[in-house]
Amino acid sequence: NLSFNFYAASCPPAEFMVRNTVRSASSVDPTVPGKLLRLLFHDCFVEGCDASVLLQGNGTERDDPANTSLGGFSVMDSAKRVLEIFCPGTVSCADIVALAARDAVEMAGGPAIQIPTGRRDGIVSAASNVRPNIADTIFSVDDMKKLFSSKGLSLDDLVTLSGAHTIGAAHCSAFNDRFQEISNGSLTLIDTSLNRTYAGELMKQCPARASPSVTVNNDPETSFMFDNQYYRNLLAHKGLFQSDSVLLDDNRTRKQVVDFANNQVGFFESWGQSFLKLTSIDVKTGDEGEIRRSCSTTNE
Ligand code: HEM
Ligand SMILES: [Ca+2]
Ligand SMILES: [Ca+2]
Repeated sequence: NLSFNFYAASCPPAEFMVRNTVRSASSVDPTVPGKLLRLLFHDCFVEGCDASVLLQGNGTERDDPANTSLGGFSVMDSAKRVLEIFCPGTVSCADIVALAARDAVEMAGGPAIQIPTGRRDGIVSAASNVRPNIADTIFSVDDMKKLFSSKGLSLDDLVTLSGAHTIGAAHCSAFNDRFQEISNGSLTLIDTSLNRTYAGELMKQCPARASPSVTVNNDPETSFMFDNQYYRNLLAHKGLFQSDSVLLDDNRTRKQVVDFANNQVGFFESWGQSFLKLTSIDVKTGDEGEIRRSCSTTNE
């Protein structure tokens, strides 16, 4: 089982070292917190929270197109490098992923959360496992409910954890199915659940022939602040992904969206609980898996 302060005896400064690495990386590059938070989601939903998402090579999770826009790998490597100097072979990459995401949220202004540690690193990482376990933006509330419940997460957890989209950014391809090209380079809105002014801004930032590297902030108002603005955006019909907008349109999720839009404290409290569940999905403990020496390869 996981436990609080798992490294108290074996590596007392472990959490402090991860935090410092996240802090210095975020101060150089403000896009780091969003990347670290999404990395955790994509790790925990595929093979559990076991750092399978960090393994490099042909046919690994990182190799799947759904994961090519992930980032934050170099932050994981720096944290691991420091930890291997002070506590060789002791701190798992899986714990580093979870702790770094936790710290990223706090550094962006979100709630401070204590999370248990003791996760072990997985050996398996297969690209074919990614698509069946990661939500797509075209998912309905039912699709997402099914996926989340297969991970032990509820509809409440879905609404709460979607609040992660209060920070970070997205590539145009992640939402341009909400528009349609009508003539050379000119777009029109086909998804009427979107605010027209907001849709106009998005079409300007992501014209039909936009470079594939262009990104747009998930939260048009406070993109670097972890706050409840995501839910306010939903009420204003400014959810970036279709999978965000549907949370307002569905009777089962609307009330919680309205509550969080009006009550940041309530959102932060729920976040703490749902984040704890997210970071505990299918964890490997005891003598399962291994403690990797390098986060991008298994020890063999
Ligand atoms: C439930 C359904 C979800 C869908 C369909 C979804 C989809 C997406 C997509 C398409 C992107 C843009 C990726 C890109 O183009 O670079 C994105 C970004 C992001 N997602 Fe989600 N997501 C979901 C849930 C979550 C959850 C549960 C979390 C974390 C708890 C999360 C955290 C993030 C973050 C932080 C970003 C910004 C990444 C960055 O700045 O690089 N998402 N999501
Ligand atoms: Ca994993
Ligand atoms: Ca925000």
